[in-house]
Amino acid sequence: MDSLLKINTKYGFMQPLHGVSEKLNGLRSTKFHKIQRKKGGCVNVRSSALLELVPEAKKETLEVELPMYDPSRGLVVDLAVVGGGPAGLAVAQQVSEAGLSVCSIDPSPKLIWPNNYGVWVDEFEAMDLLDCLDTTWSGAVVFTNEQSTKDLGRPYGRVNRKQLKSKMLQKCIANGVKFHEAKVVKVIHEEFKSLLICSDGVTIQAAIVLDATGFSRCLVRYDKPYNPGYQVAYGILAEVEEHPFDVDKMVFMDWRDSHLDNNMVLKERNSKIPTFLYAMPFSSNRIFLEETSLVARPGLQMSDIQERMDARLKHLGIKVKSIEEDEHCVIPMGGQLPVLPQRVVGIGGTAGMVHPSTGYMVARTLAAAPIVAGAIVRCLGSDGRFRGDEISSEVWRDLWPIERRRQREFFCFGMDILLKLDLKGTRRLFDAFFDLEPHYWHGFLSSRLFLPELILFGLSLFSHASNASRVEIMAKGTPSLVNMIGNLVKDRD
Ligand SMILES: CC(C)=CCC/C(C)=C/C=C/C(C)=C/C=C/C(C)=C/C=C/C=C(C)/C=C/C=C(C)/C=C/C=C(\C)CCC=C(C)C
Repeated sequence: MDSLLKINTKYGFMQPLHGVSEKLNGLRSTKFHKIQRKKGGCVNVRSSALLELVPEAKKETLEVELPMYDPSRGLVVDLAVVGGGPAGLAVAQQVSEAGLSVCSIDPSPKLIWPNNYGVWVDEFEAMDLLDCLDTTWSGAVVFTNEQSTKDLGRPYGRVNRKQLKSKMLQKCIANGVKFHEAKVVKVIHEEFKSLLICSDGVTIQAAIVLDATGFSRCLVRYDKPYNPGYQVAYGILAEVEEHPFDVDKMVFMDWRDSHLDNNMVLKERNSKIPTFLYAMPFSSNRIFLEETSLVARPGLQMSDIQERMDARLKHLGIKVKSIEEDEHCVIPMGGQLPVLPQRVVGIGGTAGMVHPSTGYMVARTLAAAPIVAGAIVRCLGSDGRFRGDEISSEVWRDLWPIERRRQREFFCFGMDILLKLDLKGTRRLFDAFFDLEPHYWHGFLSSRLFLPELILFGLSLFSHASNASRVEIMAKGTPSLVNMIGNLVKDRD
């Protein structure tokens, strides 16, 4: 899940990442945290209110010397990558590895990414990135309700953002990538090159431009109304007196709601649009806790999520002693793909790559980086002189081939169903989902199933579902199913 429209207090409260400036359905919390500083940057515990423990905002940067782009030379680079998140750096690294010239443009290229990325270990193993996980759990657990717990025997890990970014930057530096510290404000296209006008007045010329700016959708164009669902989450990395979770397993989803028994207003709200707890226990007294709304339209208010989290932690007997960092996430899910093809190429959030049913993106994007890089190298590294729009057509075709577009259509269908389910319906769906053969649920979450298998997945889920769930899926899902079939028929290569 990278390049999130993530609002993180570490970087100044309510400062969206990657230049995102749009206001999202009034999602922004109006509540400002009280900050209590203590020597050494930690916080004092003065009251039991969770939000009073939020630490001071600090920006963490990497100690690295970046070779800077020299505008006075007026060179036309092969590739300009706008945005220095995982997706952008991965492509910069791979294109430069093939000997092409690359300029990476980002307003804060040394800043450590603020996002707490979680991934399935097998996804990172397949990309030879195991050294970029700082903690792994041998499995995960899902609480669908007070009585039912599912043990997922699939190892999970937390990404070491510092290590991942350092590793990518080091490789970029070794391959000769140049960096420019600015925002891109405008792009002008000519037949064989594009001109990027930056916020500091510098113009960078490039044969091809990659927009990796996340949800700011800085340069990539959309031509259809944008109506995504929103995943909204509030998370804290905290020192606690104790917590009730097994440190060998991460808590993937906790849908229990008994913590709201004494607050019928909250309980009622939660039964209509439910939130769950996602937790990574690092030790018996250090834990990452995130209250999450999987998807809603419009998205839940951050203050609502925080209130639910507060009630949950009290009920679980989790006394927070101090908070190392907190995060506010707002992730648009689903919605229309950008115009395909178009002159600027994209990757990550800007290119519609968030999983519409889960909100995950980091592993899928990192896995797509070689595809984007491969297409760029194929065109620019060959003898033939490709025009700019010919190159970008090739890249978009490889990034969103028909199978991937169909897969996404199915995931959007899944999201549409999730949007219509209340707490009871959500529990029933996940009861069936996690009872599926691992091949199906692993494949669904990791975008490894394509349409023929997704149909089998759907049928299998239907056969595992309770009668109530089947009736609900058919009653609430039929319009979305018809819509999906219509879109699949319309979108033929
Ligand atoms: C970034 C950060 C740090 C953070 C953020 C926040 C968070 C923590 C997040 C988290 C998240 C999560 C955990 C997520 C998860 C998700 C999931 C699991 C999901 C899943 C989903 C599923 C689904 C949607 C499913 C669906 C299904 C269906 C739709 C089916 C149907 C069936 C039928 C209708 C039958 C027949 C059909 C055919 C054949 C098509």
